[in-house]
Amino acid sequence: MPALLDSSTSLHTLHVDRHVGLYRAHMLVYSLAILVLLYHRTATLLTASKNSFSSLVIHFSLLLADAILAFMWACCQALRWRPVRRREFPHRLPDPDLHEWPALDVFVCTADPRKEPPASVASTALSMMALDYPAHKLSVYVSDDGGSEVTLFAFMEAARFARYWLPFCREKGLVGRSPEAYFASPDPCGDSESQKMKMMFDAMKENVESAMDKGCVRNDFTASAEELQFFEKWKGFVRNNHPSIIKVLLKSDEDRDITSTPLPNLVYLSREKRPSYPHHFKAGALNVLLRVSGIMSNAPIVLTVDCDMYANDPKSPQRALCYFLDPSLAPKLAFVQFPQHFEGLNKHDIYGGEIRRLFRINSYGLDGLHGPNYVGTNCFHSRRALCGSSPSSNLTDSKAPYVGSIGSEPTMARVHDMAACDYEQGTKWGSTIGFRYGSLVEDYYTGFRLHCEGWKSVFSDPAQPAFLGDAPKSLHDSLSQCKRWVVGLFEVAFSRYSPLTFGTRNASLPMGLGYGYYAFWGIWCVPIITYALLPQLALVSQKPLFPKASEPRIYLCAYLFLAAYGQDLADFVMSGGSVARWWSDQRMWMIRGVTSYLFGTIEFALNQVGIPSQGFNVTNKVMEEEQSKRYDNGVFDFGIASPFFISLGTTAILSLASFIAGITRVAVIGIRVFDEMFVHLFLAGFIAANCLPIYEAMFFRSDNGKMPRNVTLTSIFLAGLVLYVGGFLFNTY
Ligand SMILES: O=c1ccn([C@@H]2O[C@H](COP(=O)(O)OP(=O)(O)O[C@H]3O[C@H](CO)[C@@H](O)[C@H](O)[C@H]3O)[C@@H](O)[C@H]2O)c(=O)[nH]1
Ligand SMILES: [Mn+2]
Repeated sequence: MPALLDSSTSLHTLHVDRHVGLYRAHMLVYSLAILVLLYHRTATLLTASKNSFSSLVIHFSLLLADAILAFMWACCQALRWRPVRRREFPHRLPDPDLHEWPALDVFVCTADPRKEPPASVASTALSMMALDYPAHKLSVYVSDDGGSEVTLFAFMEAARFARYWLPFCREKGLVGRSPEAYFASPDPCGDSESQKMKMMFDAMKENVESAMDKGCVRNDFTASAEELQFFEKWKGFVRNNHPSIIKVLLKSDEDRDITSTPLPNLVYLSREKRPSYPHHFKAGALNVLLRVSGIMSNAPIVLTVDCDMYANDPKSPQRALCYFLDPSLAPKLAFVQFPQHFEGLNKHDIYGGEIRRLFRINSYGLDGLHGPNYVGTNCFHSRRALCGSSPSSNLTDSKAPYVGSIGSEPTMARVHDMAACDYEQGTKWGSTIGFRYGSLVEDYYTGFRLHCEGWKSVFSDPAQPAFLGDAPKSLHDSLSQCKRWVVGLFEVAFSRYSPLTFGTRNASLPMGLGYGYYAFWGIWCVPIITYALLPQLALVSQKPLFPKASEPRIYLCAYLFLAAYGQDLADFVMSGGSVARWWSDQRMWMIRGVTSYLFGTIEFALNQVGIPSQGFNVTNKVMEEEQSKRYDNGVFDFGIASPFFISLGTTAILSLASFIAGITRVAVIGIRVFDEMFVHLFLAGFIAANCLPIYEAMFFRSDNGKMPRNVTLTSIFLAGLVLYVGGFLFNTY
């Protein structure tokens, strides 16, 4: 298709960020400033080490903290080297009636019916079935790692509801096609037809919810006799110990909606689980889906989505096709990633749930190198890339595997075999084929390995978010999620596939650094904790660690601090974020430093010495009403006695105490102290300002989301202890 290369007919364009010159100049200046700082730190350490052991400890900690900050800064520069933005022109695609579009298989994963309500999962699947794509080329597969009969029941209901819902979406031209999201939106269409649809959807939801309450599917539901018989399989069924269950719910060559238009295929699958076989969490589930769909529909393009990420633009597959149908790009293209956008975040996004840097800003940066990382959802993959071919292999030389009629007996026998838990033994699944095993962040790891094999990827970020999902709306959930990521990222960082070694060799230097920025995420805890403790202890003991306000060297400190924060703010705002959300984001960075990053690092270290942890703890997608009200009002939610909050409370109290002690001394002794301790006062004050919601939760709130009394008391006690020990340390400084 040479015509596609012509600029007026090209399917997509790419623009390099017009500020790259500025970024690179700043990179140079800032790196010099870092070198000067590290030189000073080293020189001080050398003289300090002669003074006393405590000086040695203190200055070594500071050097280590700054060296880690410098390392992370250096990795981050790869992401700023060449940020790009792309645009697609789906209207220029060849007509699907005249030109064959590749088929599309959609994978929806769910893992726990209590944390991921089956009716919502079904809603997500309905939004995928309603994608604007030829129905005979579209198949939706749902993997249920929760092994829940209620989830299957929800999908049976959804298959019935789809006959009405899909024509309704087409007729109304809906953009967001999840029924749950549509009927919850402030302005769903009010006409009688919409009301009828809503009633139908509510009835379906009620059926599913009451099945959920009962814990099983009984005769009093709408299911047919044949369907009910299917549920007999769940007798004596344990979640982590059961045979595979696969049911074809809709077949596109037989099933029609109420306007006689074909429906897409819909398949429910719960793979076999046995306690003695590792199941590799989500990566394992996706690999079963890859194999099973390879037999049933074998679409060359595979879309993976989390159960809470619904389609918010029915034309997103067309956008992906703009890349997959470009002959100059296609042979090496492994995936097209759309960002994770979240709905229902509160105004200032107090838990930084947007994760803008990770999901958007950095992706523009990686896209200018070999392509964005895979983030687990909203991603269109080339099946060829996942199935172990290499980018240099000929596009047509992959053998077409057996594809059977989707529900036929031989097909069903084959797919049951492929969903068995011993199927992968002795195969390359998880090592060089499919989604890769060995990390809790299977998405990051799989994308990274593909890039190392020479594959490329593309980031598409259209103005209308292609997918929308839920971010954790409780602080504890958000911190636990981040802790899981930290552990998973370390698993890659310290493996033989470390981005810094394997990545820089096999992908490229900047790609290796860019991936390294993520892999070593957890080590942020070292500088964050150092700066949350040492300057405060020094302030209380009146022993300055930093230059005086009147010394010229203060300019170096000021530049390093202000430029880093300023650039972070600029990136955030230029990518469309608000200043208030940036403030929340930087606060969450500090909060994670003393919680997720710290505990994730500890958990990883314990795993290394053979102490196992809980693995993939699925993020909760349901919330109590009172809790969500607090969230909507932007009020921090503590409420439970978690080690996270003790660590957080201790550092918050420490900064407040030292700030008060410092200010009091300035008031009593005078401006000389201010000059001498300026940096310390600033740091303690800055952290305390960030901690205002924590103090409020500790001392001024009485609702259920307040800091539990015993957490507050423990934090005060621990802060006291740290001050006491710090007193000794600085006494001999
Ligand atoms: O054993 C498991 C565990 C999880 N999941 C599914 O994986 C998805 C993501 O799980 P969630 O608990 O929502 O994790 P998050 O941390 O919110 O997810 C982010 O991080 C994960 C890696 O840690 C990626 O897989 C996700 O795509 C990415 O959105 C959900 O649909 C789950 O149902 C499974 O299918 N099997
Ligand atoms: Mn999630």
